Amino acid sequence: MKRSLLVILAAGAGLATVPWLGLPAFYESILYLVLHWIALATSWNLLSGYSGYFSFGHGAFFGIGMYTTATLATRFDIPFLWTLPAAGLVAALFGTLLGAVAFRVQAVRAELFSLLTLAATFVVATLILNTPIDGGPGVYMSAVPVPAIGPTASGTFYLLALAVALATVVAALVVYHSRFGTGLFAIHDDEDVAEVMGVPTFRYKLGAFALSCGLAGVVGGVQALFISYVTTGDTFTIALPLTVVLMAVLGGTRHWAGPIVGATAITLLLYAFTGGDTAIIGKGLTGLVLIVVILFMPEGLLGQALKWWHARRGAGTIAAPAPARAPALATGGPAVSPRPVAGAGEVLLRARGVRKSFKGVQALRGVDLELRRGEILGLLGPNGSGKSTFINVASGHYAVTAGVIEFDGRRISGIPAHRIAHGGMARTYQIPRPFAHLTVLENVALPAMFGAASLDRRTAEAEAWQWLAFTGLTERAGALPGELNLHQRKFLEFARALASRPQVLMLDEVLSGLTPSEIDEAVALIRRIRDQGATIVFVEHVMRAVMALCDRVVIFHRGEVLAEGEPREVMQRPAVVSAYLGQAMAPACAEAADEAPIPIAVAEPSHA
Ligand SMILES: Nc1ncnc2c1ncn2[C@@H]1O[C@H](COP(=O)(O)OP(=O)(O)OP(=O)(O)O)[C@@H](O)[C@H]1O
Repeated sequence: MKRSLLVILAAGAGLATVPWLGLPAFYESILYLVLHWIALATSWNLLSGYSGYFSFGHGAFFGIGMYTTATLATRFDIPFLWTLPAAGLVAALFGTLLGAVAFRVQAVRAELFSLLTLAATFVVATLILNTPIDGGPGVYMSAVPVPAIGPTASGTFYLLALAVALATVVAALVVYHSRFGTGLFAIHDDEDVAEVMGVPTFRYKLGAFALSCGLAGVVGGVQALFISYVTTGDTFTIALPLTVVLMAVLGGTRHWAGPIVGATAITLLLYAFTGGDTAIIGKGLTGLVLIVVILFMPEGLLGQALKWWHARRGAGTIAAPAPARAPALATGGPAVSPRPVAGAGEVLLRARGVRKSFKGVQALRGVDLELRRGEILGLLGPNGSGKSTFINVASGHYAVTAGVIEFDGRRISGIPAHRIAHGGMARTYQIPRPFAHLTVLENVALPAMFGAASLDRRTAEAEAWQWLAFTGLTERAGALPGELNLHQRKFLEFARALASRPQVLMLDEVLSGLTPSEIDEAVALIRRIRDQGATIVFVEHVMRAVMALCDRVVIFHRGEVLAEGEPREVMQRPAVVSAYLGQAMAPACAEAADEAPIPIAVAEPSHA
């Protein structure tokens, strides 16, 4: 990041000399436009590109900035430069209020968020038009003095645009490399999983939205004086957010510098064809370029260029730091000696009367259960009996309808999932849900940063390497999850859950879809995890693995706890045989209960 920052500052210092080069004002105006669009597109990208919440309301925040400056400078005679922070603040405040409502409603995502922000633009325009802020005729600013920053008025506007563009780009760079940015990119890929892994999604989205709106407001403030006549008709148009979106998409939304590339290309292209018939050619060419890029380079010009660059340098193969170059577990990985668990046997998680309904479907009907520190507790039951739902409510993925869940002596039902994760709870998903655009290494480092361990980025990456070695994924560190097979994706789920250093690890059908030898490997891994001191909730249908691993089992049936106790004894109870497995399955049940544990290549765990 330091190198990029230095390049930006050096470029800024060089560009700041332009007004003193004696160029015709015409060139300053073109450069003003380029910088204006760079600032707008980059500020939009801070929320929409990074987190995937596409806003079509950027015109509203830009317009609020324009009218704040216009009103303060013309009605209250406040010096123009002083109005700019106010323009940013008012726009940020409006964005925060809108975001506070929109981000609270889970359904307002994707296109609904876009529509909501677009609607907000028209509401703001109507309010401004029908109040004394504008009142109809618009606001003239020709009497407002232009501050003498540059040698000429056009030079001053150029310098102002440069300053705002630099501030915006630096903000985008800093966020991109920060914990905040990592959280936003995780939200982009899978917001629910990000929250469960400890990312405070509401706060992060709100922060990004406020920053994005505030910067757009300042751009609007500068633009108000530049055009010196502000009207709602010209300000609150659909053209502005559309142009901004297209610029960012053209350059690439997943990189801080993408909007710079897109804004520069489109502004210069349109400018090259101004006037008369050529304007139409310019617009047509821009459209054509966009179509080609969207079709053949969905990651944008910069995204594609970076992809080629990484491919040439050998993508997907990141060199692991020396200590993490451990062989895969399955092939005789690093020995982990069992750790005695402090407080083993005490109740770590307690559920009382937990209910969960989904619009009439009663998935949980008053579940009571206890999880003891250091044990592997199996949750069993037929399909649809509520096992995954229990994991979902315990991890905060869903809110309980009624009842109480306590974890480590604290009530966790009703608190946001990211706070539960901070408390030391981690889970896997039945169908792996990795962050699709993050590498395997980044996927594992993220929960180390945001989960119970709460490590800084560098330490989190070092930790991630260790868990990759532990799960045998070291060689795939630089790959994207889409390049992994099912077995590797399941182990990636393990590695992610472990990287947060949880007290409780909830494994939801991690063995489904694996071959018998992969199951043996996974069972060995789970034993090693428990030997490291974790307490495990194990939802599984593979009976021999349940028998090999679980200290106790709880049988779910139609959303209720039917039985609990020592695995072999519980599996032979008539009520379990008939209600859970069904008569047809009874022999299989008894057989499973009698079956010897599958051979495991590591030491037997110390039972709590
Ligand atoms: N998001 C949801 N919306 C509606 N119904 C749901 C939802 N999640 C679960 N259910 C319902 O709740 C019940 C319990 O489902 P759950 O997934 O918890 O069962 P399960 O025991 O984990 O089953 P399986 O072993 O097949 O994974 C089912 O009837 C299911 O259809």
